[in-house]
Amino acid sequence: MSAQQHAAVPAVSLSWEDGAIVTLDQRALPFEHRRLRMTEVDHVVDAIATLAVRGAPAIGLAGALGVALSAYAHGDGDTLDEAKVRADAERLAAARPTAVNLAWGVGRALTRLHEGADAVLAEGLDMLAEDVAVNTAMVRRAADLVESLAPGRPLRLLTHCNTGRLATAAVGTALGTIIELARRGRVADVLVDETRPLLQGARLTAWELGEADVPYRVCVDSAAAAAMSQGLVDCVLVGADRIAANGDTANKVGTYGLAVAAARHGIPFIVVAPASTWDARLAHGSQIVIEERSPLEVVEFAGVPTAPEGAAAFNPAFDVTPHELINAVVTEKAVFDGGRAAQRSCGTPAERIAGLLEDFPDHPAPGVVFRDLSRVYAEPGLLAGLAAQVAADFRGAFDRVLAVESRGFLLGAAVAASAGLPLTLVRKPGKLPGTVHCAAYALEYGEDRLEIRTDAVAPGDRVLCIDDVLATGGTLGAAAELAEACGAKVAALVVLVELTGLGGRASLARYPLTALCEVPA
Ligand SMILES: CSC[C@@H](O)[C@@H](O)C(=O)COP(=O)(O)O
Repeated sequence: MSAQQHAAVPAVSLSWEDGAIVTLDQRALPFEHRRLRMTEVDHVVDAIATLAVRGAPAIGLAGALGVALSAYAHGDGDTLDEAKVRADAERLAAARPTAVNLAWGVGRALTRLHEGADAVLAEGLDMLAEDVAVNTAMVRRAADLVESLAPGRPLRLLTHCNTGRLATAAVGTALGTIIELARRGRVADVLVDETRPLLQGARLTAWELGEADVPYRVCVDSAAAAAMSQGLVDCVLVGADRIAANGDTANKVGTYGLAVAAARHGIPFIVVAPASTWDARLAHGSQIVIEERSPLEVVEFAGVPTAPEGAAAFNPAFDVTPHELINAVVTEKAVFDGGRAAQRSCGTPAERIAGLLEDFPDHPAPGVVFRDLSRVYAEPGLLAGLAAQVAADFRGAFDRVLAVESRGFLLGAAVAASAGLPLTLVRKPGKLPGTVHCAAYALEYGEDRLEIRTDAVAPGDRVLCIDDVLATGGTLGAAAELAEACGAKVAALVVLVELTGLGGRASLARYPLTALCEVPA
């Protein structure tokens, strides 16, 4: 490993240059800009273990590029000693146990090992580029959420550890969000927990905020609860090292205490982390391995003793915040509810729906992705809230709800109940008694028909046609046609989810259309 003082600060935290991984040594910041050039796997393992490279996404990327170093070291262009690379990969993945991103990055690089060293490197470089894109999307989403929670006034934010560009390829996660909010002119003050014992907050976060020209104050970790009790904090934003399937979140030690204090004072507590930080194999946070680091980090500071000689120390590097203390976890893909009671109002309705949607590829036919809404319906109060919103938005503009079988019945019935207006069911063929109008339409996977009783709608009624998902527009178009066949007027079409890019909205352009949530098809 070679060091050079006061080199230019790279815009991207990690890069591959002439067969070496190059980064800024985070141990030396902010006082020295020391460039670190790693040419061997041992360098990478040491850099990760000693926190020269640190932050969950950054160590995942360094791990992946470390596998590339190993692949070049154990290959001669034509052949490659896979066993040796895999042994190196194990050492890399074990350098720090808590952040799942490390094993994830190493594992992903290994998936290209059979193609040779160049392919492993290409995968690592792809991951670097992806991390920048992922973080950019994530911080926008998180900043939108924070703005929606505290609209209209400059915010006082609090953060812990360092979750900025240094901890990722670029942009950062929670700190990236703070910087994005500042860019939007929404930040009055940032309280930066110094983050004992290694001071990632005081050294690194303060440095990044200074670089970005964002106003901040460093505080000792134990001042955070006092700041909350004095009304100095509008929102707490932190990153994550591993998130269990239930949302329990491991992050730098001290995060749990912040979450307890935030809950005590009703302050939103938001985790910002890429989807790669979720570890769906773990049901809950108690299964996360917490790294214990040297007692010397606690009983000494910069080599100077701060406790009696021989004092024992407890030095867990991370703690686990139970999901019920978290309002929301924001990834590049969605906003997930944490579990805190107050979180029911967390996120816009569209964000809440998007966060609860589940994709099932090849259902009900190969090539079709089924968007399952079960979790939207299962979320207590959500459907009722959405229905109330629709009823209010169209108050006075409709006389009746027309709900389309089958999942359109759910929102449709709820809107009719909320508005106190009649409900008419548009059904699949053969279900309705009496005389019916019938309309055929094309599906993504075949053809179908819908029916309505000829006497179900009074001529001249203004109807709100409601369904769950808008894809190509066939179903809703048929429902509207049926309403018109009865002599009714279509006041508007309403769906829970619009899959954009399938032409549905354009095919229904003659009707007003409201989608409560839009997601790409
Ligand atoms: C985007 S970084 C997220 C986390 O990795 C960060 O909050 C953290 O806890 C880092 O711990 P560290 O020990 O400094 O690597």
